[in-house]
Formats: sequence, structure tokens, C-alpha cells
Amino acid sequence: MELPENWVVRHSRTYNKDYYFNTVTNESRWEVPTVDGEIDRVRASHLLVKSKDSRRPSSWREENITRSKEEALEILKQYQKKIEAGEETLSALATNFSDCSSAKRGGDLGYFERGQMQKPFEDATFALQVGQLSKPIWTDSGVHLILRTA
Ligand SMILES: Cn1nc(-c2ccccc2)cc1C(=O)N[C@H](Cc1nc2ccccc2[nH]1)C(=O)O
Repeated sequence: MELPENWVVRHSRTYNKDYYFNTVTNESRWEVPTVDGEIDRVRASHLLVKSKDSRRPSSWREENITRSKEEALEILKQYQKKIEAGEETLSALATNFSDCSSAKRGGDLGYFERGQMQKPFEDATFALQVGQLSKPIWTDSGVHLILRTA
């Protein structure tokens, strides 16, 4: 995490831990300063449809997944239509149909920072506004719909 301008990390011998010091304002603080508008962690839920080419072509739903990538995308687009029409929620569809083990939590992956998820998934999530649904996103796991929740 790069620090905003004029901020440096210092080490407090008294407390034996790092703190942050602004060399212009002489302000010091324990928590990491972030540039306004720079987000360092997000929360998201997702619905994953795997295919035979997925990194792990198996899930709680289906021991051996044989559908093609094209079929997976068509299935995911049907879910996307229902969510965008307000007929279904991503959480309800993920619970019943996601090929990710997060299905048991309505697709909720919790909070994550950059560097934790597969890059296409991370970039798509960080580009979403809170409450916004992604377009279909491909990772090595399959094709995802992502809802940024925080
Ligand atoms: C990243 N992650 N979190 C959970 C999870 C979260 C909450 C509760 C239970 C499982 C499962 C996973 C996971 O990697 N699952 C994989 C599928 C998968 N691949 C992903 C790539 C990016 C983001 C989420 C993804 N989920 C699997 O089940 O084969």
C-alpha cells in the first residue's frame, strides 16, 4: 500500500509498533492514512458457473462438471437477466446455483484487498460502485456475476 503524499512510516520504540507521520503537518497517527477516494478493501458476493475447462471442474452441486464455456456463459446470462429485472436476487440464485462453495453464504466472499482474488475478479470488483452488478467476468474458475456490497 503506497502512502499518500508527505506521509511516512515511523517506528514507536515506546509501543514497539509502526505509526504514520505527516512530514508537512507533523500529524502522527496509528492507522494507515489513505488517499481520499482510494479504496483498499471491498466486499462482494458472486455467482459462479463453472465449465469443463475450469481450474477445478467440480463443485458442491456437481461432482464432474462437463458443460462447455459457451454453455456456462448462456446459463449465467439467464441469471443476469433475472437479477437485472428484479425477479431474483444474486444471493438467492448463488445459494441455489453457484458452483463456488461460498454458495452456502449466498455467494458472500467477505472483505478482500487487492492481491487476494484472481486478477480479473479483483479488477472488476474494485471498478464497481457499491450495489452495482458486474457483467459476466471470466477467471480460471469459470464465469462470474459479481455484486459489490461494500
Ligand atoms: C475465494 N473463495 N471463497 C470461498 C468461500 C467464501 C465464504 C464461505 C465459503 C467459501 C470459496 C472460494 C473459492 O475460491 N471457491 C472456488 C471457486 C471460486 N473461484 C473464484 C475466483 C475469484 C473469486 C471467487 C471464486 N470462487 C471453488 O469453490 O472451487
